[in-house]
Amino acid sequence: MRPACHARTRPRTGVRVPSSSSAVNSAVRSAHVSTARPRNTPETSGRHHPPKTSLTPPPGAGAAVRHPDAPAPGELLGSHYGQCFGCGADQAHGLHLEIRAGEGVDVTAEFRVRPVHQGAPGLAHGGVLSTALDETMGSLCWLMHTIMVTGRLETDFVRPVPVDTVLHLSATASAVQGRKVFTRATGRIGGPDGPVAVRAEALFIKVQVEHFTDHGRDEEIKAAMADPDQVRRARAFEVNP
Ligand SMILES: CCCCCCCCCCCC(=O)SCCNC(=O)CCNC(=O)[C@H](O)C(C)(C)COP(=O)(O)OP(=O)(O)OC[C@H]1O[C@@H](n2cnc3c(N)ncnc32)[C@H](O)[C@@H]1OP(=O)(O)O
Repeated sequence: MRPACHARTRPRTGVRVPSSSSAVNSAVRSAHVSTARPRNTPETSGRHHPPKTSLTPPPGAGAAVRHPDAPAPGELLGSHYGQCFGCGADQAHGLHLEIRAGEGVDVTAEFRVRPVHQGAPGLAHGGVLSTALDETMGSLCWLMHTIMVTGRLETDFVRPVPVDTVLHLSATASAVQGRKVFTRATGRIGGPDGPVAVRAEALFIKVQVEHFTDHGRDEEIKAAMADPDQVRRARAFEVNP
């Protein structure tokens, strides 16, 4: 993850990244979210979220809204970070997911299981399949123009997935409540309408760019500062007032 990185030394109320077309800095305004620091500190790491119901949108939740500047239906989203294990082209052992925008707040993707993804002999590792679902759901952020991270993810493994299988993934954002984005995804084999092999529900939490710049390792953050392509990708999440 290499978002707008020199924010590390700036106040948390604003993050600046270089313009993709000039050296002039431009403000990146993520969706309006709490500026509170993540509370997964040692003091609070024992906190308990309701396990099952937390993935079900509560009665007051609203519909997820497609951003007016979201990629057009069918458009390839591209990678948010070249080294991402899920979608990065530069990540040799990654999943190399190619994800396309849907018509609503939904996406589709394909993932070919390679030998490096095995768990049991000749079969995909379950954690890898969960990652494919996670990445596909995470990419819904492109459609909402919000930055979010996985808070909770639950996967059902319905059928084994052999090596060389193409997993046809689809994901949708079902509801939003405050910073919480409720999503679900399926992975089908044998074609986009084939039987479901894996499915998942997840709760994503909206964060600000500082989530990454504050917590990411310095060398990757610094590399992002020097990479105009990465800055351009981060700017794609800009939310205009
Ligand atoms: C630039 C390009 C980028 C592009 C980004 C694209 C990335 C895609 C990558 C794929 C996705 C990933 O793998 S992301 C990587 C894996 N995920 C992570 O590393 C996240 C690690 N966790 C954290 O940093 C933190 O726990 C957060 C940010 C998730 C939440 O901390 P926080 O900011 O302090 O918020 P907090 O107040 O605790 O929670 C806000 C609300 O969410 C609820 N909530 C929070 N966590 C949970 C949970 N696990 N289960 C149930 N509910 C939860 C709370 O009850 C609360 O509800 P209420 O009181 O409001 O009702």
